[in-house]
Amino acid sequence: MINVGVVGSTGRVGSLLIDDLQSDEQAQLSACHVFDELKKSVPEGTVVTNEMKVLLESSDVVIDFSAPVATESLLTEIVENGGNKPLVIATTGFNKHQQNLLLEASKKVPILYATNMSLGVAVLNKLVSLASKTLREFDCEIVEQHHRHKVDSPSGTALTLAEHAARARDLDLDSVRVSGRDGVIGARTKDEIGVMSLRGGDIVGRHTVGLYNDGEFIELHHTATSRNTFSRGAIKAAKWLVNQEPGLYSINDCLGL
Ligand SMILES: NC(=O)C1=CN([C@@H]2O[C@H](COP(=O)(O)OP(=O)(O)OC[C@H]3O[C@@H](n4cnc5c(N)ncnc54)[C@H](OP(=O)(O)O)[C@@H]3O)[C@@H](O)[C@H]2O)C=CC1
Ligand SMILES: O=C(O)C1=N[C@H](C(=O)O)C[C@H](O)C1
Repeated sequence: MINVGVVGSTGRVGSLLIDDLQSDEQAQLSACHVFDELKKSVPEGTVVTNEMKVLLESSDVVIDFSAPVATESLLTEIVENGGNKPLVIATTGFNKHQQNLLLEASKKVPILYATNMSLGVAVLNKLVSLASKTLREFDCEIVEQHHRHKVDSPSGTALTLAEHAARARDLDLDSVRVSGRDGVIGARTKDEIGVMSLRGGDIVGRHTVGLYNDGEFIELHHTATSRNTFSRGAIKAAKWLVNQEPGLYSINDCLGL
């Protein structure tokens, strides 16, 4: 059995992850990191802690669906204090410092970082690379829709999709991304990639990548209808990651895409 530690265990996804682990045949919950308190029953013997060090020591692999500051303290435990367990990181909204910390930590332990744990989005990333390159003259615009509670914008998934679209055109995303239009801003520039956010209700997650030209357009949509798609994707990633060498991996590495 693979012992899994969870960061973000009180959260929308973390809580489902704990349930999914209870019915898994190869992985089980060993430890939960809590910021405050865990208002959920967990199997007897599960370590419940507010210390990342203890969480790491109690697990074969850690899955993180939390918040950037929480992930930062998990990564710091690896980089500065000798923590040594594989990490599946699903949290989004990192700043530059946190991104660098992720890279540093991946020199010491295997880390799979994916802004979206679904198979569908992994395939969508591939389709976007192909479409963006092949349809080089088309305007590329991305729209993401999420529930009213989501705190980061644009979504991590939308940014990853935009990275794929930009890279396929040899563009630097930071130079061409537009994430808001208001007022008399002038006509659209040729290379810009719009990445726009909509928030409302209980939308689990919907991403649309559009490629628009005169006379035709195509739109590629992915809709997550259940958060279990993410929690189960992360468990699959964790089972794969425990057998890998230190390094930074993507969900595509795990899925063989
Ligand atoms: N890669 C993927 O496939 C997916 C990624 N996500 C990402 O996962 C993250 C979590 O999403 P979601 O479950 O909806 O969010 P929630 O807000 O429901 O949960 C966040 C969790 O993080 C914990 N947390 C917040 N701050 C801290 C802190 N300082 N220290 C320790 N724990 C903390 C919260 O604890 P408490 O309850 O005590 O505040 C809670 O358990 C987001 O970044 C989201 O974008 C979400 C879905 C899919
Ligand atoms: O916060 C969410 O809910 C989600 N976050 C991830 C993101 O930022 O892309 C993945 C998914 O779309 C749900």
